Amino acid sequence: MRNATEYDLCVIGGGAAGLVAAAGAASLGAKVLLVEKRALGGDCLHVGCVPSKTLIHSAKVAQIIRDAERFGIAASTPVIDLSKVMQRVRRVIAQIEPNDSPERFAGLGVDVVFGVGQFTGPNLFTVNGRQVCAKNFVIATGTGPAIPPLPGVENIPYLTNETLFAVKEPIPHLLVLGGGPIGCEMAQSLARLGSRVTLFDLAPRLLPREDDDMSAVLYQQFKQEGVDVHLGIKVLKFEYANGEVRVLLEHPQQGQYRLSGSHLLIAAGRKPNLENLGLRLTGVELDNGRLILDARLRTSNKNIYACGDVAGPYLFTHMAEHQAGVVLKNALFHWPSKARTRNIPWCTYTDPELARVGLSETEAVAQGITHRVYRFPFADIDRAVTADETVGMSKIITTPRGKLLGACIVGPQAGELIAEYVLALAKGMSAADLSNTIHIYPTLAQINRRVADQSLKEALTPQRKRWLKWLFGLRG
Ligand SMILES: Cc1cc2nc3c(=O)[nH]c(=O)nc-3n(C[C@H](O)[C@H](O)[C@H](O)COP(=O)(O)OP(=O)(O)OC[C@H]3O[C@@H](n4cnc5c(N)ncnc54)[C@H](O)[C@@H]3O)c2cc1C
Ligand SMILES: NC(=O)c1ccc[n+]([C@@H]2O[C@H](COP(=O)([O-])OP(=O)(O)OC[C@H]3O[C@@H](n4cnc5c(N)ncnc54)[C@H](O)[C@@H]3O)[C@@H](O)[C@H]2O)c1
Repeated sequence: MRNATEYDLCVIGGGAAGLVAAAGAASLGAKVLLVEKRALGGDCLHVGCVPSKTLIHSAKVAQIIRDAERFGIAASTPVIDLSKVMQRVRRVIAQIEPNDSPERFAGLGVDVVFGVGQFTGPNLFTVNGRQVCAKNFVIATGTGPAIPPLPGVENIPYLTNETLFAVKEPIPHLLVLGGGPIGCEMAQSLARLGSRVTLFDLAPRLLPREDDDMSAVLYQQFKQEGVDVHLGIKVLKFEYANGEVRVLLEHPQQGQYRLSGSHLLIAAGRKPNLENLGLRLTGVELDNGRLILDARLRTSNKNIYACGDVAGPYLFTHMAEHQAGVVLKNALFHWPSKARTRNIPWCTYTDPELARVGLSETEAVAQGITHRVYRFPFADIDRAVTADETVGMSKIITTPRGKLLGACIVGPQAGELIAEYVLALAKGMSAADLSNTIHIYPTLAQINRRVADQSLKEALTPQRKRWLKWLFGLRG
């Protein structure tokens, strides 16, 4: 194409997925163009992981001040100015931002362009009036908050993750629609930062992707901290009057009732950012608004790939980075590489944290997989006792012969602790392997061994014990 700049790779979207794809390709010698609509860093840096985890930490500090008595220190009511907390959020973003700066990427050899572009042909993209031709394209445009089409929602003011961290005024009473990771993390944080919080979800439990017993630990903690949770409800109507958001709910047993609050946060899932990309000129096919991708993350146009949240199905920064690597192998080197769909780890950063990898108990039952389940409580881990963080447990799912199928931890630092199980699952290990590994005393990580020990203890049946006694002449 005449007048079109030629690239090996054109990456659309400069979030975690796009940045990894662009930097990786440039470092391998490719000529790369990165097109970004707003700011490099995407959701994770600006309105996702970084601000939410920063807010969570401030909230934890407030809670420790409130609860100090149990550590032998006089407790007090923390004086919280939400605008100052949000200032800290912005400071932390600014501190991390240089890693994702256009200058850094230019230094890596990536051409960075800010603007919203469109495909103008199967291998042509136009941005800021400039035509770009590339051997391969990567769609890495992420997702935005999905707003369910509930009656009245179009007439009320609401917050999403895109606006919450810019709030400057106090939030006296926050209503939260959605008990998924965003809803749970933000509900608990805002409650700890002094807001009254009411959360409602149509699902029967918080974090509906998790097992009932793990989710129940979180539910108890929310109740104890004063978060008002309404599960299994249907939203009938939203209204806004006198500066108040009102919502009419229906519960199968409790019938219809109203809740009201000063602010509403909608955290009801995500929708892929695919509008106005000109996809119809590319042969890229969609199913129900989502990209149809093969295992190599290729769309129905073999030169257009996708990675990150827009590709799904696991909407995490670490998955965006993994998928970007898969796309690079396929697009640049034609080295067949498939995106992983099994043993994906994640963590929801509530307090206690809830982390998971591999098969859950619910999935094992639903898939008819013969399995064993072992649990161990934090209350029996000395380090947890010393920190007075004994809420929660670890749970593993194994085959009847002890091979690990999945692990879930709800408790202090679950997101750090699960890493051992991530590796163990990746390497096809058994509970016995964990049990035979020396863990430092006193650490929270000892729970990883202690839960695995349960599987070995079970193997010691009364009959086997009798046999051992006979064999070695034991007298007990
Ligand atoms: C509140 C919240 C908390 C989260 N916490 C965690 C967490 O703790 N851990 C975790 O792993 N994940 C977390 N996530 C998820 C994580 O943020 C995403 O998985 C990650 O950002 C996905 O990266 P991405 O590059 O695919 O998409 P994005 O980060 O969304 O980046 C997409 C980029 O594309 C740009 N773009 C969109 N359309 C166009 C266009 N037409 N042209 C050019 N550019 C475009 C956008 O401006 C954006 O910069 C959280 C998400 C939210 C919302
Ligand atoms: N710690 C983390 O890794 C982290 C944190 C936040 C977000 N994320 C990522 O972002 C994604 C999006 O998070 P999310 O919490 O917005 O979405 P989600 O899809 O995980 O949860 C949305 C919740 O809203 C409820 N819901 C949806 N429509 C509803 C309606 N009409 N009425 C009542 N309830 C309704 C659902 O039942 C569900 O529980 C997550 O899936 C996750 O991948 C990750």
